[in-house]
Amino acid sequence: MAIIEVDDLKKSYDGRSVLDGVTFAVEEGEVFGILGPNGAGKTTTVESIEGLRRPDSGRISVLGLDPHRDAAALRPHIGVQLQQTQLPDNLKVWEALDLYASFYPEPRDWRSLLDEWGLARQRNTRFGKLSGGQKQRLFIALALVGDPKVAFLDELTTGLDPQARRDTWEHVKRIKASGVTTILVSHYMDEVEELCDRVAVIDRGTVVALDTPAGLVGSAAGPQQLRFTLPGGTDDPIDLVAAVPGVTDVRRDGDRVIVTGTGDFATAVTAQLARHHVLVADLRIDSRSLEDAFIALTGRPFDH
Ligand SMILES: Nc1ncnc2c1ncn2[C@@H]1O[C@H](COP(=O)(O)OP(=O)(O)OP(=O)(O)O)[C@@H](O)[C@H]1O
Repeated sequence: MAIIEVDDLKKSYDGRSVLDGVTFAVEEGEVFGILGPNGAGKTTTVESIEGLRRPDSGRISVLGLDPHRDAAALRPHIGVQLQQTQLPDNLKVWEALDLYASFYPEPRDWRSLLDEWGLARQRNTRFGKLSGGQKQRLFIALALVGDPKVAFLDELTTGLDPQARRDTWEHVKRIKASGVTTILVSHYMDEVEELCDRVAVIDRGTVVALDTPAGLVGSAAGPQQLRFTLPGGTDDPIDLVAAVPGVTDVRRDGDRVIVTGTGDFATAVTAQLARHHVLVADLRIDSRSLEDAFIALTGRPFDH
C-alpha cells in the first residue's frame, strides 16, 4: 500500500525551474532512496513532502493527508532528521531526547533509544562534545523518538569517516526491521545501494529512473562479463555455458574463458558449472554500479 504519493510536483525559484513534474509513490515499510547529484532537487522534493516547502503545483499525500492543509494532524506521525546546526552545543544527549519526546503525543521511551543507537554511555555528554558519528546517531534517534510511521533521513553520512558511515548504515537497517517507512536522501551511490529497497533517481528536477538498486544497475548498465580460468585437463565447457539463459557470448583465450551476458546470468553460469562438476579458478565478475547506471540514464557522470 502506498503511504506517500507524489504527483507531478513543479517548483521554480526566481523563474528557474528546479522541480519539473516529480512523481513517485512510497510503499509502507520500505526504505525509499532519493538519489541525485548536488542541486538535482532532492531537498526541495522531501521538504515539500514534509510540508516545509510549498510546490507551485502538483499533489502530495502522506498517510492520506495533505502536508500543508493537514500539517497538525500529520506532524505526530513523521520524524525528520535535523541538520548539524540545529542543536545547541551545551545540550546533553538525554536532554535533547527528553525535549523532542515532549513534542509528541505518544513518544517512545527515549532510554531504550539510547541503547538502540549506541548512545547509552553518552547519555550525559553535551552535544558539542560528540563525535560526528555519535551526532548523526543522535539525530536519527531524535527523528524516531516520536514513534513515527514515516522517517526522513537527509544526507545521513555526509562528513563521516568510512567506519562511522558503516556503523550508521547498520543502525539504519534496524529502522527498516522495526517497520518504519523511511525516505533516505543521498548523493552517495554506495549508501542507497546498501540501504534502499527502491530508489528514485532525480536529475535536473525530474525522476529519470525508479527501481530497486539491482534493477537500476541491471537495466541501465548493459551487458556484464564473467571471466574464469580452466585448470589443465578440464573438459571444454563452452557449449555448457552458452546454453545458460542470459548468456550472449562465450569466448576462449587459452585457458581463460570470457562470458558476456545480461541479467543474473553470472549466478546461473556458476551454478551450471558446479552442476557439471567443472572446477574453475580465478572467477571474476566485472562489477557494474549505480554510477554506471546513472551515466547510462543521463549521459553524464554523477558529479558534474
Ligand atoms: N530557497 C531557494 N531559493 C532559490 N533557489 C533555491 C532555493 N532552494 C533551492 N534552490 C535551488 O534549487 C536547486 C535544487 O536545490 P535542492 O536543494 O532541492 O537540491 P538537492 O538535490 O537537494 O541538492 P544538494 O544535494 O546540493 O542539497 C538548486 O539549484 C538550488 O540552488
